[in-house]
Amino acid sequence: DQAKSQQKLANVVILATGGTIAGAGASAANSATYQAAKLGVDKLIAGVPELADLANVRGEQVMQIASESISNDDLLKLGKRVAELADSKDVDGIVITHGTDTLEETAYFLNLVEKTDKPIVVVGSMRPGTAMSADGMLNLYNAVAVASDKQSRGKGVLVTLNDEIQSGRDVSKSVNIKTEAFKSAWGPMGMVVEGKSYWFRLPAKRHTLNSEFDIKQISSLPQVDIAYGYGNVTDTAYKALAQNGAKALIHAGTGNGSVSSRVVPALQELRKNGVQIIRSSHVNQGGFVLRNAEQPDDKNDWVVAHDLNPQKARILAMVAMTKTQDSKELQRIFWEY
Ligand SMILES: NC(=O)CC[C@H](N)C(=O)O
Repeated sequence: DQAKSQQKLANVVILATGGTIAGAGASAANSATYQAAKLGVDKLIAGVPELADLANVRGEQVMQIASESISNDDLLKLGKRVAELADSKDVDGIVITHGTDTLEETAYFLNLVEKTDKPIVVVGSMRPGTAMSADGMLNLYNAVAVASDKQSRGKGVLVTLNDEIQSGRDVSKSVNIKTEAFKSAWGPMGMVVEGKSYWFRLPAKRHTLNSEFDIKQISSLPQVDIAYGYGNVTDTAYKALAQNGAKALIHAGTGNGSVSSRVVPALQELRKNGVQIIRSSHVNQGGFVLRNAEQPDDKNDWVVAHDLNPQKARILAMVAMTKTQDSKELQRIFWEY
């Protein structure tokens, strides 16, 4: 009987990468002071016995780090393992446990390069499992619920925190400390309550099966860096990053992605020397940068990131530049993804 009911359940693989969801503090009062990436995936799974009611779950430790230290090579390693599992007939869904600091980058990366309609759910937590009101257990339970649900197929890479199902493209860590940290300018796609998903929206942008990018064809990612706009800014950081080998620079601009008059000449010069210049906005609740507004992008041959925040713009630029060095193609890609 047990064997029969196990057969009916979906097979979900949990790929663990570290973060606070695998963190541990000295006392239950330590909600913010703790070490990330301490617990192994087997302990995470053992900590939520109710996962067995949702799916046949098994775990793999892909890495064990705090997510601010994730490298491009780590992204490729994780992406390639996800693709292998997605190709496997006995895998129905994949959950990735991840630190929250760069969770939005990894989720967007996978959303662009994984050629599958199987659910891929990235999950983290804001408090370590040792803290009072730890959120990791429920977030993981919700992630496995979403990953084992056939309704989650074909919706792009998903993120589950705070009872919400968010699009991996849109969601961003918008607040720290608080458990309602992950928000999207365009709203969540759904809710997950007591192990059941409730859907309200679909993503409009290209992703996964409908993407022109494929992790299996990517062996390295180009260097793309970010420099920040603010009052009294100089062009030092932009020039230094380019000198250090950046193939594209993301301008984390003020407001509409505006660029200080003290930085414009350096960016025009860098573009002439082959560096792609991509204007985004660092406003907190979701930027919206349009071509030729604030700056003459046609004349400068620059690209705009539209609604992508600087860190997501970096991900898309890296992926796009594995295929093209043409600024018009790059701009097309920034509109479509
Ligand atoms: N809440 C978290 O997961 C943050 C912990 C750590 N800085 C990380 O991103 O891995």
